[in-house]
Amino acid sequence: MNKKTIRDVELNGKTVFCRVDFNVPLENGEITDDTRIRAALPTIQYLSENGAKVILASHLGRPDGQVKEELRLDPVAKRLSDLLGSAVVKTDEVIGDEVHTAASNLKPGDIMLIENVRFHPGEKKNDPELAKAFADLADIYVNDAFGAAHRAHASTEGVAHHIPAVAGFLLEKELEILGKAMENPERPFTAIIGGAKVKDKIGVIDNLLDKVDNLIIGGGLAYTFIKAMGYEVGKSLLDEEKIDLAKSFMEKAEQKGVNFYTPVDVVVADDFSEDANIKVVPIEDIPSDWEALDIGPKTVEKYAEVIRSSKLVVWNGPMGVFEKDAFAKGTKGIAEALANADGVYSIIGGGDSAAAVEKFDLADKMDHISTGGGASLELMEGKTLPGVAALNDK
Ligand SMILES: Nc1ncnc2c1ncn2[C@@H]1O[C@H](COP(=O)(O)OP(=O)(O)O)[C@@H](O)[C@H]1O
Ligand SMILES: O=C(OP(=O)(O)O)[C@H](O)COP(=O)(O)O
Repeated sequence: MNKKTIRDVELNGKTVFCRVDFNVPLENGEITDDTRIRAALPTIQYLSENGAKVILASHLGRPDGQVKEELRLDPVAKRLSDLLGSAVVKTDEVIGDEVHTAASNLKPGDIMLIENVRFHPGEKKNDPELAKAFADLADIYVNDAFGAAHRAHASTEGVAHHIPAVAGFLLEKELEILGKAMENPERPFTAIIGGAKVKDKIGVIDNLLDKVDNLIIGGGLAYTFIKAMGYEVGKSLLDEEKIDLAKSFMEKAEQKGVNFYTPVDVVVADDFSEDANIKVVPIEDIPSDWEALDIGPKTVEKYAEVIRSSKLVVWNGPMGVFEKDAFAKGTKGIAEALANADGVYSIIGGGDSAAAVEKFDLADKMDHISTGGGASLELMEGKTLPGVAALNDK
């Protein structure tokens, strides 16, 4: 990597503003998967052990510039303290007097965490004043938030223009592993795209079609394609505005000789709950007032076959609402196929996808679990990540 890292700067006695991605899944205020927190520990411990005063910053969810009580970082601070075995000071503000006082009370080695940066309207706008205010807290900026490195926000990009700015170990490791896999990808190369961030993910498909041999679509993303094929999708997740785009991607795939796979059967429910009525239907028969929440068994079998015939598989986004057991079979089936496929290099990307393979106890059977979903997809597309570009060159 041609960017400076925390190994390249003097840390002793310095205050460091370190952006991490602690955007972890929560259920009733409890963290259900702490992969992203654990992944940032090597950097945090290195900073602390080398005498830095550490100010951590992260987003959680998408609160849209407003304070949302359920998205405060208190459970994250608590889990981080437990993992580190030492207390972490947490502020209730993103910036302002409380943060300045807490920062000025830090001693070398101490660690504090400011409140969810997306509570501040300036964060997502990359507001120069907020970026400067973050920079004014510290001597050095460290970016270890690989999962948010595709966002040009105040704490991921703007702040880096004011003080020396370097990468943390997680960011460095992710760029190294993903860069190596993408440099000269082993073929057949298969990408599996699912999840719920339809707007974000549909955008990457265009460029991916120039790179992959097989493209598999699942999760909430699938229904815009199924609709584009002329079928009704009932109450399933759908991005009406992207139907034509979805159609054009399927045409592009055909022209380029890329095998494009969409579900052939799905699990539908008449309500978004565990005790809803549930059935498996072919995609031609999704009832108008039902919602498709998982891929069906025939689809799993087909996708597993494609996985087994591949050499490199990059998977981003669950195949269904895996958090509920009734809709977890598709995601589990794909995770098992990947875990058991011989000679296939597997890269899993994304907070929820990582949580899914953890939940099924298959994480150690994957070759690389990336903490970034959108970020890894944009890297694979060949894009420069703004959070990386803003760091100091070696
Ligand atoms: N068919 C579906 N309908 C609605 N939501 C879905 C569907 N399939 C998957 N999801 C949801 O997608 C979410 C993950 O999406 P996303 O954030 O895009 O993935 P990742 O974090 O891995 O990048 C999960 O919470 C899952 O419940
Ligand atoms: O969860 C994240 O992305 P991912 O779902 O693509 O892995 C990152 O924390 C970025 O979050 P964002 O997509 O709300 O900017």
